[in-house]
Amino acid sequence: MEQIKIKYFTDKIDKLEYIDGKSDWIDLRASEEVTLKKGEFKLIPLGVAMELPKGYEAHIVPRSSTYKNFGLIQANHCGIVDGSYCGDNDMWRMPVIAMRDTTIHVNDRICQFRIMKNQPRICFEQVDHLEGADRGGFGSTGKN
Ligand SMILES: O=c1ccn([C@H]2C[C@H](O)[C@@H](COP(=O)(O)OP(=O)(O)OP(=O)(O)O)O2)c(=O)[nH]1
Repeated sequence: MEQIKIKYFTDKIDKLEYIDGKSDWIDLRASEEVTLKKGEFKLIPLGVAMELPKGYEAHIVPRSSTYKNFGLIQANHCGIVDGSYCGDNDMWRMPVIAMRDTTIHVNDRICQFRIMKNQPRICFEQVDHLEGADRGGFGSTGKN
């Protein structure tokens, strides 16, 4: 079991819940009411800051129902929360683009996250040629 230190910026949202046996993704909630016009971009405050376990980052994606319920697209497609984003003011936010006029209310569940282990340390070794079998470049397979 991994422990996450969490700070709530408001008592108007439900506490985050890890539901055993359902999904290991954890829903996140809007901590303020946000109204957007069609085509508008805003950051939706999620009302939490966390200190992730050492060696982990978090990935935030929309819920499957987010577009249907709110007409929102997540502007960065997948939000990456670095382990270093762990200070007292490091509130998580969801960048969104509204595809229609919409209002998100306090405590609405709008996205979800999971923690992921950081990738191993890497370094780049520049070479003139690669030894791997050539696949023919982008989009060259799967055509009939
Ligand atoms: O959907 C997101 C994506 C990021 N973050 C926070 C956590 C992350 O650690 C920090 C910075 O994100 P990132 O490094 O992806 O953004 P950047 O555009 O490179 O900005 P920065 O200069 O702050 O690194 O913003 C969120 O709250 N929500």
